[in-house]
Amino acid sequence: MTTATTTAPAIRVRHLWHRFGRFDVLRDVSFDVAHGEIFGFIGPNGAGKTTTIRVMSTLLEPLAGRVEIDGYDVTIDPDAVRKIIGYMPDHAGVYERVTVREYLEFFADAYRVPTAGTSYAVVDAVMELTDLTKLRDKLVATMSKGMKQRLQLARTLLHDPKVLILDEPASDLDPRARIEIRDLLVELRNLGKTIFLSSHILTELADVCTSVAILERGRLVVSGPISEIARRLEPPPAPAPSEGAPAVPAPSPSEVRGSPRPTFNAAGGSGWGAAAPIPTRTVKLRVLAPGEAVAAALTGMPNVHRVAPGPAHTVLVTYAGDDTMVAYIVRALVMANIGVSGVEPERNELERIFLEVTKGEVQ
Ligand SMILES: Nc1ncnc2c1ncn2[C@@H]1O[C@H](COP(=O)(O)OP(=O)(O)OP(=O)(O)O)[C@@H](O)[C@H]1O
Repeated sequence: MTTATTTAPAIRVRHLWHRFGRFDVLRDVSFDVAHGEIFGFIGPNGAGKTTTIRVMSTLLEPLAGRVEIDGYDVTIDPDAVRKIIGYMPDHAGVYERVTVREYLEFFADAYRVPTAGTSYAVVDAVMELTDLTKLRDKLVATMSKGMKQRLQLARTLLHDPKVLILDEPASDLDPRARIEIRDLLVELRNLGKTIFLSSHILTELADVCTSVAILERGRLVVSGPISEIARRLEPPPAPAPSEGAPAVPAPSPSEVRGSPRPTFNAAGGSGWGAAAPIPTRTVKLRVLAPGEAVAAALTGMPNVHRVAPGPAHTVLVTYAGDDTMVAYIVRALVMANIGVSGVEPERNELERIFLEVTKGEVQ
């Protein structure tokens, strides 16, 4: 019997190993999930996400290592863990020949949730929360995939778990159903739940997760708050252009990263083809002028490496530096009488992190 302490993280994974046959599918995986997080567990197919989740959910004994949920060890105290987790497996089936309400009442009984006789107030509350009240008398078999997924999520909430462990909750869903599930997860987080969810689709997580762990071939590549990881991967700050003089001599060829992408023919842009010593980022600008004008305005600005056409009438500016550099770029454009109506990273933070820390290996 383990004792949960209030200081324990919601989930603690330490030196987790697992092997199927002679194949190591988890190799020394360690990370923490703080209370109240929406935590994304990301990795390509076969990386070991489901295996980790099955250990967390007390369904699989690890070969070595330790997993605790709210301080309870999953191997030593599985019953305590089961009371505090709500686990939704990937591709789980639902009973089809019952109504939504009957389905939830069945699981409320199975979980021994107090139901106040036959009133099943808890089922009403969960249907309300998951927006299933209108569908209460609908036959499960006739529901859409998104609604069935929502029903499964409702099922995991019946015993009011503190920690939700959801394996690919948005896979196979259309964009609308995905957005609806995502909104529901945010609502659940606001109710104080910790949510751990896995995915191999980055974009379905980027908006909701506060922290992530990235797994590749059974090994943890990186974990922690997205903002902190992004900061760690940040290129060194670029020297700021001097006040009032945003356009200064062009970067030397050795400062410039080559690109197969077409670039605007900017004066001073010769030599755009050598390798860069400092990491670069790209910002997507929506501007009220032709791309050539942007290229001309930014020509010679230190650490601006490339100006190229972007999607949907945007301009992609590649630079070395942090957000301060973006501010300098925008200022240079405004000073050249070019209106800037939008500024966004070419990739969102999570995509950038993922591409930077993974090698694209699968097992
Ligand atoms: N019961 C099992 N017996 C043998 N090998 C298994 C078993 N379960 C999983 N594996 C293998 O372990 C590796 C990790 O599988 P796992 O399902 O944990 O990955 P995953 O990251 O969840 O992938 P996906 O995104 O495809 O679900 C894979 O190579 C898989 O084939």
